[in-house]
Amino acid sequence: MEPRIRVENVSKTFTLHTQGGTRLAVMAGASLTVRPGECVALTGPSGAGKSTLMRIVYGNYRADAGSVTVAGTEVVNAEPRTVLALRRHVLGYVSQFLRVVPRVPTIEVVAEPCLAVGRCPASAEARARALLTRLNIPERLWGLSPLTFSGGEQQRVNIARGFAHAYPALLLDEPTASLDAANRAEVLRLIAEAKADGAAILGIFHDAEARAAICDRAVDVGAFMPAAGAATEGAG
Ligand SMILES: Nc1ncnc2c1ncn2[C@@H]1O[C@H](COP(=O)(O)OP(=O)(O)OP(=O)(O)O)[C@@H](O)[C@H]1O
Repeated sequence: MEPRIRVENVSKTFTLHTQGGTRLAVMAGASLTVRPGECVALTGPSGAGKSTLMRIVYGNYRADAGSVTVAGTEVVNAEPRTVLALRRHVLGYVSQFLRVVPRVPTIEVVAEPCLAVGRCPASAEARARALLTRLNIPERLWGLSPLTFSGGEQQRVNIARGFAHAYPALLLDEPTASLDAANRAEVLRLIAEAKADGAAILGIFHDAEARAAICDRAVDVGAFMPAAGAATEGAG
């Protein structure tokens, strides 16, 4: 089966404009693939570039060289509208923190990705209700904005939103961090269901048990760190 996420020879150097234009080479020759139904973990020491690579795949950071394709769409140097369409229909991202518009009720926050892909309101809301129930968000909170929720509640709303639409490709940044055992098990079930539906999943899982339970293999991002000495180039 063709990979659904393909990263080929990606390199990234940050230019620190506020620090004399210092250039920091953080990644060179990064390559990986994720096939439909597969869950691949990004591993490697702190600072190796796991988050950076996820952001490059999502189109938040631009790679300096190389190629990233998601379901055949090139992400590096893509037009913003191409990236937005990809994110709406194909590529989901469960980040560590919930970012929402103030005053929008939780049920709408979770239903929104389904509405955005044209699902009817009743079915989008049914999906949102089912996910909020599974993730143990009490129904009395569904009509309120999640902005005042506890950290753990916000994280579960974020996960519910991320899994509402059955994205063909999914990026997960620490989806089980700081969840209690029951909710953690539920999130692992959601990931397993997405895999069974054919989603290609790329994730960062510091939770080693979760990684062992759900990931088919790991890619060590440490292998893509530029050689020592190349890490900091001169200003310019
Ligand atoms: N926006 C940025 N500007 C400048 N440097 C950055 C930026 N984002 C990341 N870096 C640098 O890139 C390197 C990789 O960072 P990254 O956050 O991707 O690592 P990580 O493997 O996810 O680490 P951790 O496990 O600690 O979260 C670090 O040296 C970091 O300082």
